[in-house]
Amino acid sequence: MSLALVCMSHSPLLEFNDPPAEVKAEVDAAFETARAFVADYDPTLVVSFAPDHYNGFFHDLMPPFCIGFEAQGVGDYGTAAGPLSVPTELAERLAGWVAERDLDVAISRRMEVDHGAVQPLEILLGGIDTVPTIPVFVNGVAEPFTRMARVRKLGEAIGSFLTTLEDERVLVIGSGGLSHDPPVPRWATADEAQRAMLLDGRHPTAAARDARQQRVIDTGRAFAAGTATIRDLNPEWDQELMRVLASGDLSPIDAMTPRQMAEDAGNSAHEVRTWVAAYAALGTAGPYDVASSYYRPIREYIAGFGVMTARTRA
Ligand SMILES: O=C(O)/C=C/c1cccc(O)c1O
Ligand SMILES: [Fe+2]
Repeated sequence: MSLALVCMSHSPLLEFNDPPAEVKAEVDAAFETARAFVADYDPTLVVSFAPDHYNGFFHDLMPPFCIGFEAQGVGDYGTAAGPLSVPTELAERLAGWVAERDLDVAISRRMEVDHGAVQPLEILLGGIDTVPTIPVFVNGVAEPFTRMARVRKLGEAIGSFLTTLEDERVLVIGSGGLSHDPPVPRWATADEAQRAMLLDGRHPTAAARDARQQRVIDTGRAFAAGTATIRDLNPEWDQELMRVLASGDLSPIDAMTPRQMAEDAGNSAHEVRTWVAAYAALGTAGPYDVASSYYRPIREYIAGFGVMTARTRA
């Protein structure tokens, strides 16, 4: 039983900010390569590991991981709103399998997902309901964070389930930055209004959503102009992590600590947890080969921007 993988940075600024034309062309080419990889594999099932940015999960109840039995896009930053095509019965079986392996994972029968989950589905598969998709939320913004070894174990548990699905061609997706520090509020430093949003800011008014998004768009522009105060991107950190993921031996990742990750690569570098889970899942099907790998630090997108495809060795 083989598996395929795409891991990619997402950025809601793809449609709002413009890097130099040659950089934009590179990113488009990397997406085209990934799309062709996916089309050639022709998946019958997708497992999407994605973070959330206080659109679906809030501090009123923040699990480290959650498997969606039903899910819908919230439509932030112009991404698709509405239901994903979730194979509920299969998602239920997956959650049971994971629970039996001593991992305590939340479930949701009404998961709401944002650009973190939706953007890769749109870019790679042309929409949020074109291929049956089980969404797996991996917390990448709210402290406290689980140890990285736990993320790897989650990926392995999910991968071991996927390898039992003889009749499926399963694509695992990991969505999120590499190094980046977008202005997503954090509880420890948030003011009163921000804390209200972080606590239970579901379904904001259009005006509130616009204001929040405009702040991020403006920060991306200021970052590119050299006037933003957010933490810089860290291409060395990003490329070393991509090297480890490609190597097939993920054990060095267990030593990464949340505090050091934030210090080295910004507060949203925790989104790489999705890549680790996805690669750990892929590894359960045996040795794998990276088919394509793109990287460029792109300040306009506030992202160490990477796109990787990989597949179980034939
Ligand atoms: O506005 C948000 O919630 C997040 C923005 C953002 C910006 C850049 C890279 C990312 O991964 C993001 O989620
Ligand atoms: Fe993000």
